[in-house]
Amino acid sequence: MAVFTPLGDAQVATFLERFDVGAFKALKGVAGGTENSTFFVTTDQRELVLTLFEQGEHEELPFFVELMDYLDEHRIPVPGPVHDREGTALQSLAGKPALLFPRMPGSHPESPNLAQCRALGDALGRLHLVSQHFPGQRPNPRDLHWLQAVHHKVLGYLSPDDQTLMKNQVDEFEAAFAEAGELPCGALHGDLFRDNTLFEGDTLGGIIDLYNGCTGDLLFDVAIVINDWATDDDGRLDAKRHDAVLDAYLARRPFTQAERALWPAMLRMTALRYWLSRLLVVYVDPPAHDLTPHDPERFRTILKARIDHGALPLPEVTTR
Ligand SMILES: Nc1ncnc2c1ncn2[C@@H]1O[C@H](COP(=O)(O)OP(=O)(O)O)[C@@H](O)[C@H]1O
Ligand SMILES: N[C@@H](CCOP(=O)(O)O)C(=O)O
Repeated sequence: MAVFTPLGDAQVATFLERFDVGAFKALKGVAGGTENSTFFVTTDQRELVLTLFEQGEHEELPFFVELMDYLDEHRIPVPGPVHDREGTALQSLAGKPALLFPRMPGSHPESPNLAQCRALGDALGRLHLVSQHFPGQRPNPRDLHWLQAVHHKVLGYLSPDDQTLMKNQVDEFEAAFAEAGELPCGALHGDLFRDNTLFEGDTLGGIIDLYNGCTGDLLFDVAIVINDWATDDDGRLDAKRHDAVLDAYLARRPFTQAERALWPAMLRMTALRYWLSRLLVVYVDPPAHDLTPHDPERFRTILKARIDHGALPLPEVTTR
């Protein structure tokens, strides 16, 4: 479930009056989602999404609004928040911070085809081209410093072999990052899984859920995408999907030498990032709501596969 704060029709109808979006017709709670209350809202003019922010860092919401506004202005397919007649996006409803969005078309691709992988790679490449000039700052909260600082919290819940695996990998990342030097930076989506995209057929309808958005190494985003979009059930990379995403991405933004050198370690690091964050949810900081946590084992399997089989060769670059 993902309606933690119920809303009534009259309440939403009154809320909509401050926007130029037409008159209220219907309200429907959205079942998906894990953190916020999400509603589909229909007016006599358009389809909208209303989000109430239930948890997390509310003081960071202005950053997310600024990021979504910026990407929307640069024609990246994200839902640009609807601003009210006074120009304000961030509102309050039922005592919670609230944002209104255009409803993007499509559904989440469970098993993306190659055209969808190319569309996603292209969109992420374009996103990273413009995001290097984004003026906002929110240091990546799940970067190497975070791994170093918090991985000890879960060690006691792991087998001796997994403890060694986790500690050794964190040490290896430290050495690899120190050797790699400067990487291209900009704003990141930070969590670009398949279920944060919407597709209508092969067309990317939207990239949603930018609440892990931050600024940092662009390569971090690319590695998250490959680990989710181009990985088989056994954790191994699927060469066709891998090449489809990266062909399209690299045509927009070729990797630097430092990125190429760090790529295998970044694939492992982002796998460990999710292994760790999911372990923290299961053992250390369970969610307030009764939700089934994501399976940490999936990312342990991916990490092991990246260690055992390495990265695949990066496609040759043909820039657009
Ligand atoms: N702008 C949007 N357009 C269409 N559907 C959306 C939009 N925003 C959210 N959704 C739908 O609502 C669901 C939950 O939204 P999400 O932001 O992922 O919530 P949570 O942060 O709680 O996981 C998504 O999986 C998607 O189906
Ligand atoms: N999509 C993630 C959850 C978001 O990560 P978090 O670090 O903000 O908890 C997942 O699949 O685990």
